[in-house]
Amino acid sequence: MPLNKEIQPGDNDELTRERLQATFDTQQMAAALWGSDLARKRRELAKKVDKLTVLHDSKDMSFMTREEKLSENARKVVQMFAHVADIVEDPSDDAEMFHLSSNAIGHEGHPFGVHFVMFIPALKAQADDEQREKWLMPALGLQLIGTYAQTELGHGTNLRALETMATFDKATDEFVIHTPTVTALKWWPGSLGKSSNHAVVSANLIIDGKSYGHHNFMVQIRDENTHKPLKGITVGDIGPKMAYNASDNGFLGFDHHRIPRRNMLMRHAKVDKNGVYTKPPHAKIGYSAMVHVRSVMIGHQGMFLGSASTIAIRYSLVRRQGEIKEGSGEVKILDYQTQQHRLFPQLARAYVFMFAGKEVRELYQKVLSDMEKGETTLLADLHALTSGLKSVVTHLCVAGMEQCRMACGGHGYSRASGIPEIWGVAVGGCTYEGENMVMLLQLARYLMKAVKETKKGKSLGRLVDYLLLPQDRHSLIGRVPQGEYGPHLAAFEHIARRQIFKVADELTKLQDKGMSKEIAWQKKAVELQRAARLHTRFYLAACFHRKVQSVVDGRIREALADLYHLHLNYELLDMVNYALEDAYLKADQVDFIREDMYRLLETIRPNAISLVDAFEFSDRELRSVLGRRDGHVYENLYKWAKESELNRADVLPYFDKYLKPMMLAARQRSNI
Ligand SMILES: CC(C)(COP(=O)(O)OP(=O)(O)OC[C@H]1O[C@@H](n2cnc3c(N)ncnc32)[C@H](O)[C@@H]1OP(=O)(O)O)[C@@H](O)C(=O)NCCC(=O)NCCSC(=O)CCCCCCCCCCCCCCC(=O)O
Ligand SMILES: Cc1cc2nc3c(=O)[nH]c(=O)nc-3n(C[C@H](O)[C@H](O)[C@H](O)COP(=O)(O)OP(=O)(O)OC[C@H]3O[C@@H](n4cnc5c(N)ncnc54)[C@H](O)[C@@H]3O)c2cc1C
Repeated sequence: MPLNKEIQPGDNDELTRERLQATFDTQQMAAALWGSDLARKRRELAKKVDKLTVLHDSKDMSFMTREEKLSENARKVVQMFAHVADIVEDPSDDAEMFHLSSNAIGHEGHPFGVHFVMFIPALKAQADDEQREKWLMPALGLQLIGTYAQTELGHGTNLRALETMATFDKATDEFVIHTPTVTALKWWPGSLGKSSNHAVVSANLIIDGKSYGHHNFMVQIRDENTHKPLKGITVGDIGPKMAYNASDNGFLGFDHHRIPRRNMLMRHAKVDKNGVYTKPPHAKIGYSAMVHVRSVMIGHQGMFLGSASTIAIRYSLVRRQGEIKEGSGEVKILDYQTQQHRLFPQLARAYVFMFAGKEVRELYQKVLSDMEKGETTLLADLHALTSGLKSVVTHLCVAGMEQCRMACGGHGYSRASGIPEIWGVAVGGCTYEGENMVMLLQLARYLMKAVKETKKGKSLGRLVDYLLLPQDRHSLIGRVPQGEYGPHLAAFEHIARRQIFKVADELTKLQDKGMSKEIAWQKKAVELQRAARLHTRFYLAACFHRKVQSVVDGRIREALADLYHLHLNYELLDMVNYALEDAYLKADQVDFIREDMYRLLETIRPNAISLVDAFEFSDRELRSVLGRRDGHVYENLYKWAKESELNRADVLPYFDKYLKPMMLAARQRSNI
């Protein structure tokens, strides 16, 4: 069977020649990335969206105002739901729906942005059966639009300091929702400003003057017909952001707004009509919607980095600049070693983030079904894993996307490249769903507990089993036959374990000297977040290893293994100081890693375009002139620029108003 190499009539010849060099079938690689069923569904879905012009952008969003963007994406999302049954096989499949949304709507946000990603997951996990009937069904049926209103103007991280109050009024069997101060205004919830009519609101539960901490409440905020805010509710948009500007992130205040008692989400924690409170089976079960988003973010961020890598690598095969050998003609910029070193490690990261995203979703589904039965044992493990992954993956994605942007030179800075918008959305991920540093410290808490267990000869969980293993003094990198990468993975494990034990010992020493646990933690916070990062980077490398091992097809496994080995080398060099500190690695071994990395850049080079083609991002989804599949970049850049609103007339009014009078006056002065 011939290998599928994604060649189409009308393609730029340069790209066709590149594609013909591939050593593997791109559709099979797509199956390894997405799973064969989803890869097929994605392909079919993209073709259907291509045919449905109502789902197409009416013009490039870069040339729109915020209000036009909101309106455009509201139009498309409505059309998307109207045609959903003809396009997707299973509308309850989040991955298929995300792909549809990426194709039709893009990543700038839309009125249902938080509805599906948080509002519905919060209802699924926290509403009891009767409440599900009342809100989940209408929410799934698009009879209402919901958001998740937790963060306040004054507090986002420290949830215990949230100020919004939900005071139980026994006499009327109601809660009184109130915003006591300006800092208590809800601030940031997506699609709240102008679109949503319902919100899951986090507020302090107060019964007979006693506070029980924050809980989630269903609050209708706008009239379902007029869409006007209900009495006692103030709501609006918080203004433009770095990106994601088709989303109306909003503010929300309550003036003694009353809701029925049964609007508190009561699957786990409960309040009866006499004001008797029942505790949930796990104190943090109400945080499940956050854990859900953290778990989906990993794969999404991988896709964002995959998109940026696709754009930069395709463009680097079209762009020629300078000569390597004088007189032999200008080369494709991807032929420069520096360009390969800039881009291929980002491509490898995109792959592993997508693999990790899949693993973590499987764990989330398991925890969710356990929670349904009141079983919460794995919740802490999941929280620790997602906290670390969310932070490391968003951070590396953003750094990687910036490399992709710079690798496109000047054109990367243009919105025509498509990178600025996806970068802007991805960088939001460093902040939303828990600020990265804060979440790393959550994982560090778990790791410190794991050390305590390890010292008793036990493991806190599967993810930290490696802490029980003895430390090797020296690495075997470069001391085993060429092509064996076991020692590389062992090096990740070594530096994570060493940093975890080192900081645990330092904490103990400070406490032994009489310092409180909290102050000792502060003194070692930077080292603690380092331990969390190293643990997560080991998890990612091990996940890549598991994936390569699981691939059956030899050609796919070989191409994936090249990326995996590059990942091991590149990431180890990025963290090499940790391995040098205890002389685990020697200078010659570092040189060995570098040389092997350069070798791998050359090995990967002929497969580069097919490795990005394998993501199977459609042109519609990429929204990038530079990353076009057919490679016809220059003529389309010119076409795109002509669409700029500034080109609507040769002379714009500001010239006559300001510049012309100034220049005339200057000329007159010089004539005097
Ligand atoms: C965790 C906190 C930092 C601290 O919480 P507490 O103060 O309650 O902690 P304590 O000190 O009391 O207890 C610590 C203890 O609890 C354990 N813990 C904490 N959390 C959990 C948990 N979730 N599960 C289990 N256990 C938990 C912890 O391990 C400790 O245990 P030990 O004591 O045993 O050590 C908390 O304050 C916190 O989480 N803060 C962060 C707040 C946050 O994350 N807010 C999120 C707000 S919502 C939001 O940001 C939404 C963003 C959505 C944006 C969507 C954009 C989408 C972009 C496009 C991509 C997707 C596309 C989607 C579809 C489409 O649009 O098409
Ligand atoms: C695009 C976007 C969409 C959002 N969507 C929603 C939404 O739909 N619903 C919603 O409720 N919220 C939403 N948010 C809010 C978001 O969840 C919060 O902004 C986020 O959790 C961070 O909280 P913060 O803003 O209070 O940051 P802060 O906590 O004020 O962070 C500022 C700095 O303080 C540091 N810091 C804070 N606490 C600690 C600590 N304990 N230890 C060490 N350092 C600390 C942080 O590391 C950071 O450097 C959104 C935010 C963005 C950007």
